[in-house]
Amino acid sequence: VRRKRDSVKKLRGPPSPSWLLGNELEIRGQAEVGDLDFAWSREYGATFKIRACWGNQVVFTSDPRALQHIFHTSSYHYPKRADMNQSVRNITGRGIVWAAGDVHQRHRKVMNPAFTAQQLRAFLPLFQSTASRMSQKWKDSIQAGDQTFNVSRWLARSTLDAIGEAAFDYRFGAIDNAQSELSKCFENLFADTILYPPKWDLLFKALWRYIPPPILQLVEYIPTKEYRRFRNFKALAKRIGKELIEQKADGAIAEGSSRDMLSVLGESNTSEDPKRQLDEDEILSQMTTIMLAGHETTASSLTWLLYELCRHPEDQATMRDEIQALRARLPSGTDFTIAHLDSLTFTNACLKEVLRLHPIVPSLERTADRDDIIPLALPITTDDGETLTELHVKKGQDFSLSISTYNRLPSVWGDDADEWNPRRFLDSSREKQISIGVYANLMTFSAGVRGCIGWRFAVIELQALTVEVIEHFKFALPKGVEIMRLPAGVMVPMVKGKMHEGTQMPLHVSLAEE
Ligand code: HEM
Repeated sequence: VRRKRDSVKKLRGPPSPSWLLGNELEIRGQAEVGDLDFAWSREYGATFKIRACWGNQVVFTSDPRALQHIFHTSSYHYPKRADMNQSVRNITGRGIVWAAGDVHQRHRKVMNPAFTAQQLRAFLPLFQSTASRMSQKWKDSIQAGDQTFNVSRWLARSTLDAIGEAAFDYRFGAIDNAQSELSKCFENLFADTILYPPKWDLLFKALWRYIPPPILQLVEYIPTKEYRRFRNFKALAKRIGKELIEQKADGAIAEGSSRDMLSVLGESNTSEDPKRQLDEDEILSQMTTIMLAGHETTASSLTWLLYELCRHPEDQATMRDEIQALRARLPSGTDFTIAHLDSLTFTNACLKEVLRLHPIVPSLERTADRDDIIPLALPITTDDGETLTELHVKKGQDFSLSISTYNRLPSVWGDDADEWNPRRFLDSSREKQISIGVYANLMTFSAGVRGCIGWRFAVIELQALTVEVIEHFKFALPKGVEIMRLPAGVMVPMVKGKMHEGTQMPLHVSLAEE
């Protein structure tokens, strides 16, 4: 009998400091997102082997062809790891991010009509009015003498209000009230829960895949801070979701567009077609998912954009000039349209560049559900000197797929891939690359059947917010403040030496001369 080949044994990789914890403690304990990923990729190439807890071997890759194979070509054959998925369930319940296989297909079918390009373009005026309400608050603060704000908190309040109105026709009131129940529940949610986990939790979670689901679900009741904060968030979001559904049924919420998310979800509850049905708990979980995925991500990306623009004031000025020049060409009082926003070449290049350099979700975990051969664009050399152009893997093989490393591959982005350089997106002579991501060929929104459903929503919202704040304000890093990119599952900003203060991006904000 021919034994099946398994290339994983032959892969090189960093030494594992412990059998019990493998490289897991180093990875989760990195001072900043990507430190180890980038160093290891430089040493071992785009594909190598790391160790997880209990001696488990994980293939780490940022290889473009491998990512294309795993996310696109293989459709549902690389499901999320069972333990990671339970963590998702702890936060958002049985929504679309948690759902797998056929169940995921059903969720996606229900949700797709709320995310068509046409539907999302119609949200632009809403994004603009939300941005301008926030900017008015900033002007008031500056006039009152307060010039240093935690912009990440403000942006999260603004995007929370926008998702509330866009998805549910409902104003959470987060811009007007910093104490709103939902915004308070989001504060430091990831920093308090996923950042720097204790060893017991790493070892415990690595065993989750062996626990039958009905028993595993009980982990959400573990009485420590991580589990409690997620439980409280989920309970609050579902309670709000239920109230919104009831208000809609009573006619208290105006009929918006017939395809808005709440209507789409409402239809799924009464649909005759089993492929388009969601039960009540799935609907509430979906609303919880949208409340979370639909605002923090966009707000964080913009936070990092403002940070980079502080570090590159000349780019900040170029962007402002571009926006103000367009404004000067329009009759006064007219708002920018989607076509106007898309015409801001330099501004859009900066948006792509920040999504490249600071992907909010830095990596994704997957498992092969069958034996497979994975093609590689960047061949690797094994310990015994063999060159591999493909990987033979066995069913059950775990993968760590590094978005942040792919987004910085010199072979894809050029030799200056580690640096901020928006002009790379203006260079039309760049070679054609293996097609992966939905936007600018980045992996930031993931890809394939489980790629981000909200990427267009995010891009339009980012454009609207960026234009509003850069047109009216100037940003600078306060003296002595060093910002860090903390690995809290998602990437969060904190101030070096002030981590006890939690997630923040304090920037000095002043009025731009009109
Ligand atoms: C810059 C902003 C955003 C980034 C970087 C981002 C990134 C991602 C990534 C990496 C995934 C894949 C997660 C996984 O496989 O576990 C994802 C999925 C998802 N995102 Fe986004 N996202 C953004 C904005 C949004 C917005 C605005 C919405 C909703 C309005 C949204 C809704 C979702 C949903 C529902 C999924 C699950 C899709 C599925 O499993 O089918 N995202 N996003």
